[in-house]
Order: sequence, then structure tokens, then C-alpha cells
Amino acid sequence: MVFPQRMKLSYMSMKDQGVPQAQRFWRCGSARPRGAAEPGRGAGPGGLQLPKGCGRPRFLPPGEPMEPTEGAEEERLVQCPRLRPDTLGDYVGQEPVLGAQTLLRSLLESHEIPSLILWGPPGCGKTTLAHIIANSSKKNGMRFVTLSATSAKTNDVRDVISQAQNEKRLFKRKTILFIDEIHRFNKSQQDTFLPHVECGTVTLIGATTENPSFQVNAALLSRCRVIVLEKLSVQAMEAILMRAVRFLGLQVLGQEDQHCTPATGSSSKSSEFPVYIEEKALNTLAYLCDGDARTGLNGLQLAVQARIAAGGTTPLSTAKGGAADGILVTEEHVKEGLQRSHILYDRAGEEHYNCISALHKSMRGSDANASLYWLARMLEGGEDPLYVARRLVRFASEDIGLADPLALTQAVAAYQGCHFIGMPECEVILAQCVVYFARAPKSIEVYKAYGNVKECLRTHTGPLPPVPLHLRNVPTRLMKNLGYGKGYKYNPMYKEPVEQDYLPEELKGRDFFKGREM
Ligand SMILES: Nc1ncnc2c1ncn2[C@@H]1O[C@H](COP(=O)(O)OP(=O)(O)OP(=O)(O)O)[C@@H](O)[C@H]1O
Repeated sequence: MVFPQRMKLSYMSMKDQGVPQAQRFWRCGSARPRGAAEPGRGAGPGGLQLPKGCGRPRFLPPGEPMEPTEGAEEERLVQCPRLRPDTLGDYVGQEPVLGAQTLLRSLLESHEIPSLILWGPPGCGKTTLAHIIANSSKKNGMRFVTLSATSAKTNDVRDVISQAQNEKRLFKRKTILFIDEIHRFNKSQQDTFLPHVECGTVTLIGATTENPSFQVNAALLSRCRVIVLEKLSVQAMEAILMRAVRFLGLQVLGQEDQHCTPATGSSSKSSEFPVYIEEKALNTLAYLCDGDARTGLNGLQLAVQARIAAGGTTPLSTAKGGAADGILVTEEHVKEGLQRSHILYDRAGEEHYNCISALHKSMRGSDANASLYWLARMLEGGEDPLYVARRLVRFASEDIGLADPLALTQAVAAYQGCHFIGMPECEVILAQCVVYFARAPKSIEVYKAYGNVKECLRTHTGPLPPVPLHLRNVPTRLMKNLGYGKGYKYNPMYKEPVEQDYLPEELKGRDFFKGREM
């Protein structure tokens, strides 16, 4: 396949490492896909470095050595030697859909993989589940291909399909196509693979955070099983964090015996002292990450790495009553780690509404500076740029209205621009639009007048007044005979302004622009 599949895997790997969507970049050596940053541009805070001899930015989690080759990167992802589980046995939570004796589990265990849409909030394990399916399907001779709808074009989908057709025809090999963030494909892109899902050329697994009833073609949806994954519970998060604790070679203070073997590649190996973490810190982390495993793991990793980098040891008393010098990660460090990983922006909860409200109010108050701040806080926190763009379309009419009718055009163009190029490049499109809106003159005339009309309709008692006869359409002779259109004055025929009523008789004189009554 000509399309650099590896490039997408690199992206997926960054996602795996907890890089907020706004900061995921494409690995050195890959062709830059649509939506990825220009070299040297858009580099997010921390973690982005330019390796020697490479013109493109790449993400390096603090303390992680650079991967030698792209091939190794692909291998690394497929084998999941990091925190992402490889098998259903390590997959935590989601019992209602994946517990023992559920239909999905028996299908997966018998390698009968139906087309699936995995729907759930960020970090609940959609991609992880797809990777587990990938592992097991590869062992069974199936191909597993990954596309990310944030960057793939229709031609990429066509390439995958034509290769799947060849594999099926020549080698009788089935292809599973995993499309991450499938809601970002538009309807016509989704149509591209509809017939091929139907005839079995590919088994589709789509992952989405958005309600598939609105974002996935009805025809496609009817050919897939929708698996609803829930936010991970605090208990599930604790289990995931404990697995990470073992992987990172940490020791839980007071339980040293249980977790004393540092895993290969662990971050504690970079410290000459043992690294301890308070049990309370883990509980707090499990609680605060709001069911999003990626941000929880990211927060843990950042807290540990920051403590190691800061140096300095603490005298500690161990479980057996002994004393030891070690690096201690406390609840405070973990909270700090969470802040650094932008976890405090909760994309699904209150913070999401608080920030969009603050953006709306800052633009309304013509404060371009604050508007940019709230915009960046949302985008850096991983907010969907199309959500922000949709709110801007609304703002263009609600707050700017006819004071600058071009605002609506700007907002729709910004929405389309974001749709075309995705993050991170579309951030500047939104920034431009937000500043335009903050600086634009404001008028709520239309918004208010429309509100008055709605109010009038809602409070009306009895049957609504009939449409005046002179305003009615006259498609047939009978209607003409009944008086439809009678007396209507066709305005272009008159040089002077025409005296004519356009409201129903009982509303005569009502001016919605001035409130209830004239
Ligand atoms: N159910 C789970 N069991 C074990 N680990 C999990 C689970 N869910 C998530 N994780 C861990 O969290 C990380 C992020 O999860 P994953 O990428 O699957 O989330 P996602 O639902 O696809 O998120 P997004 O919608 O933001 O793409 C994984 O690398 C994995 O280590």
C-alpha cells in the first residue's frame, strides 16, 4: 500500500502515550498527512523535540529514548509492550459488554468478529479493545488495518478496500479495518466502505466518542453492532494504575513486598533510588481522572518523571518497619501531574460547559485576549474543534447578527476549514474567527425579535390564526375560487412602498422587534 500506514500507527502510539489530541504529531520520516503540523510549527508545550537530522517535530515523552527506526515503532505498537493491554484478560472493566458469558466476549473468543462500532467517552478503552482484537485476529491469519478518520482521505479508504479485495481473492485472507474517531468521516466518506462491509470484504471496527445515531450513516450503523463502553469506574482505574505501577517499577509505600520487581523499560530504572508512591496518591488519581484511563496514566507518568527529574530522596519507613531512602510520589505530586496533563479540562463534564460559556461571554464582551485564552484552554485540553466551530456559528447570529452579517460566513468557513484540515492546524482558523468575533460590532436585534415570535406562538391560546387569504398560494382554480391570493399586491409592480398586511388579522400591529406590543 502506498499510503504510509506506519505514519498513522505513530499517531496512534502518541495517543497511546496520552498525548492530548492537540499535541499529537507525526513521526520523523513520515510524509506529513493532512491535518498534521508543519515542521517546526504548532509544537505543543513540552515533550516536543527536533531530533538531530530530522526536519519534523516528534513527540518524546519525558525520559523516553528515541526509537531507532520507524519499523521498530510499528512493531512496538503491534506488540504493545507499553501499558496498553494485549489480551482480554488484562482488559479492565466494561463487564456489561465484555464480562464472562457476554455475546461479544464469546464472539471474540471464537474469533467471529462482527463489524462493530465502539462508542464511549475518551480513554475508556475503545482503541485498546480494537488492539486486543488486532492481536488475536493476526494470530488467526487475518489482516488488521488501522486508519484514523482525523487524517485519512477517501482515497486512503479506497486503497485499503482494494487491497482487502485482493487479499480476499488471492489468499482468502480477511481484513479488519479499524477506523478511529469514525465520526470525523463525513457521510460520503462513510458511504465509500458501506458496500464492502455489506459484502464482507472488510470487517469494520469504528471507534467514536460521539453518539453514532447522529454521526454514523444509518445504513452503515445497521450493519454494525454498537458496543457502548462506559467511563471506567474508580475501581477499574485503580486496577489499571496498579498495572502501570508494576510496569513502571514503582513500589506502593507500605506494600513494598507486592510490587518489588521493576519491569523492563520502567521509568524507575532511570533513578538510582527506589521510587515509592503513596497508596492515597493512587486512589486520588483513580478518582480524579474521571474514568479516563489515558489521562490517569499520563498523570501518573508525569508525576513520577517530574519527581525523578527533581532528584532528592526522603527517609521512609517501609512495610516491615525498616527505614529506606527513596523518591516519594505523594498525592500533591499526582495532582500536579494531572494539571500538567490537562486533565482538569473534563471534555464531557462541567468544565466543558464552563469553558465554552467563558469563551462565549468573552467574545460577547469584546475581549479578544480572554477569548483566545478560553479557546486555547479547550483545544489544548483535547476539545473537539468542530464542537467549538459549531458554537461559533451560533454566536455569529446570536450576538453579532446583522451588525456584521459576514460573521456568519466566517463561522461557517471556520467550521469547514476545521473539518478539512483537523487539529492541530485548524486551531489558528478558530483563533482567527474568535478574534474576529470579539472585535466585531454586536447586535442581538434578530435574536431577540425571533425570541419574541417564539414566545408569542408558545403563549397563544386556542387555534393559531389562519394564513390571510391574500397571502396564500394559488396553485388550483378551486383555490382561486375560494379567494386564495385575492387582493394580493405583487410588490415589484409598484413604484411606491405597498400598503399591505402580512400578519394574521389578530396580530395586526404586533412588532416583534419592539417586544410584545407596539
Ligand atoms: N479497559 C481498559 N483496561 C485496561 N487499560 C485500559 C482500558 N482502557 C484504557 N486503558 C489504558 O488507557 C490508555 C488509553 O485508552 P484507549 O486509547 O483505548 O482509549 P480510547 O477509548 O480509545 O480513547 P479516545 O476516545 O480518547 O481515543 C490505553 O493505552 C490503556 O493503557
